[in-house]
Amino acid sequence: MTNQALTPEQIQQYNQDGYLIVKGFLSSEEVAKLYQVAIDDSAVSKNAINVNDSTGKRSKLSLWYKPGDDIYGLLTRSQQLVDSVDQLLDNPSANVCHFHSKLMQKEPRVGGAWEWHQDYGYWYKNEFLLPDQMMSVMVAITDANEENGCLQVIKGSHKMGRVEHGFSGEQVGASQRYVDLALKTMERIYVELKAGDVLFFHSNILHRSEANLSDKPRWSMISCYNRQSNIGYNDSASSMSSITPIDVVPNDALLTWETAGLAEDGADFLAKEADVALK
Ligand SMILES: O=C(O)CCC(=O)C(=O)O
Ligand SMILES: [Fe+2]
Repeated sequence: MTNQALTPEQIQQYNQDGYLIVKGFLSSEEVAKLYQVAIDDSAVSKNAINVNDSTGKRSKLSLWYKPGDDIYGLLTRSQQLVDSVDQLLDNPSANVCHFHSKLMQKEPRVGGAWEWHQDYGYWYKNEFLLPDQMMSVMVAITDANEENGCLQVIKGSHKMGRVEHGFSGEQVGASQRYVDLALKTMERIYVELKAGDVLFFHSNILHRSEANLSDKPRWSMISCYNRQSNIGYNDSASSMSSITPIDVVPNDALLTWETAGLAEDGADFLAKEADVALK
């Protein structure tokens, strides 16, 4: 893991564009361990939820609220990741908390598309009031590129504020009218990442991804962070992890600590039926 604070230029870039890519955030050894666990850990596959896109292509995701002592929990709780998030979220006087994390598995030729949306389009339904205090962090576990359905963002669209969302097939999507209008003046970026790169993105940035039509998987972990000062009044997660300060661990924990499996009783996995806004 890198061991550096974000620079003022990086912070400014995040505020301006609504996203920031940090290349080589994780070492290849760290990535290899994450990949292996995603394949081996039965809690991940047992708790996987299938989400269909509008054409019936299926994405697999596992979502949990409480970051534990498994390798994904240690990554989410690592000093480097939490400090970076702390530098980017509004209201530095409040602690950084973990809302939820998900492992996104887009299998070759199977993994489906995600409609244009803002993550805050969902989280607003959980009655969080302050979008500048929420963000998502995508960690590439495999390379992600245009061929295997990498994330696309509309640069600067976080400045539009929240856009209306409605159901589109099984997914919740942003108003097409507002997406079309945004694309008249704002640039669509294909966020191509190498395994180990990290993307920080604002809760109000419009993003989507295409189905994976290639013969390579596209796997990533997305961790979503919140400030303790931003209460989700309708946050259904029993653990209230979204307003519980993160128990931060040293960066080397990922490689040096004895890790548990993604504990099924501890991690508080999402069952699809349980959630207000799908996630
Ligand atoms: O992994 C992707 O392609 C997008 C997923 C996403 O945006 C989400 O789950 O909120
Ligand atoms: Fe999203």
